[in-house]
Amino acid sequence: AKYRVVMVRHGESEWNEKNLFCGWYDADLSEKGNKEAQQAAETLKKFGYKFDVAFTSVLKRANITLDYILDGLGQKNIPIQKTWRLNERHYGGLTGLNKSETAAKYGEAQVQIWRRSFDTPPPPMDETNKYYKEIVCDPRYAEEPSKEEFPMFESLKLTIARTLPFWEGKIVPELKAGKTVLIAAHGNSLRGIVKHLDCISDTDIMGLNLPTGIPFEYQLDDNMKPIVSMKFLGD
Ligand SMILES: CC(=O)Oc1ccccc1S(=O)(=O)Nc1cc2c(c(O)c1O)C(=O)c1ccccc1C2=O
Repeated sequence: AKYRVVMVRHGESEWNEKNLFCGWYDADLSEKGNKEAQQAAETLKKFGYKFDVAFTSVLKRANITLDYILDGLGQKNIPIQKTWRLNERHYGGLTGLNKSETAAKYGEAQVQIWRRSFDTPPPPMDETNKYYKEIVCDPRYAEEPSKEEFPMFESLKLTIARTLPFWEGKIVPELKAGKTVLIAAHGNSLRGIVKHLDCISDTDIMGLNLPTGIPFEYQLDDNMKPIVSMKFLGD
């Protein structure tokens, strides 16, 4: 059997545009990001994709990207599952900082360590962070994650560790039921799925920067091993 899943990283956000660490802050798409999402819809329409179910994070930059795509395909009526487990990596106390603020606060050497590290987390977000309340008290997190699971920071390793249980537990069963699946999510949550599917090393996955707004397809065999791996669908 051949299972098909298409993944797309959301279009550029207003914070990407300003080079701010975004993470769990619920930034909007930039104008460019909107256009990228519309282009993704055109591309998927051209290839004639028909999706049965879609998955996305609880952050609007991914939700709006998904909406543009499903609207463009005329498939807005398919079931959509939103989950915090597909959220972007949580950048902790760096949330909202730009390059110079980060270097000024923590030093260039520490920045370089963080950039190159798979399991060194950023400092935790605490109540002094401007976005603490807005994120921690957001009603969309009322049910989950639990108080114990609610991240205040994430390394890439920790991000992948909370994304994969959703892939295994919620997405794989839909694929096995013969559904064609669409996932609209974020650079680091998609890295987790891709790393798992292609058995990519901790070092190599850090070198993989998925482009915004360009869908890519996996075709998987009965053991969920890729027959077709990360096939980008160009316009
Ligand atoms: C392209 C760019 O300006 O990236 C930014 C944005 C905001 C702050 C620092 C920078 S940077 O130029 O130092 N580059 C830069 C800096 C960083 C990262 C990263 O991937 C990166 O590209 C991380 O993944 C990262 C992850 C976890 C903690 C810190 C960093 C980090 O400090």
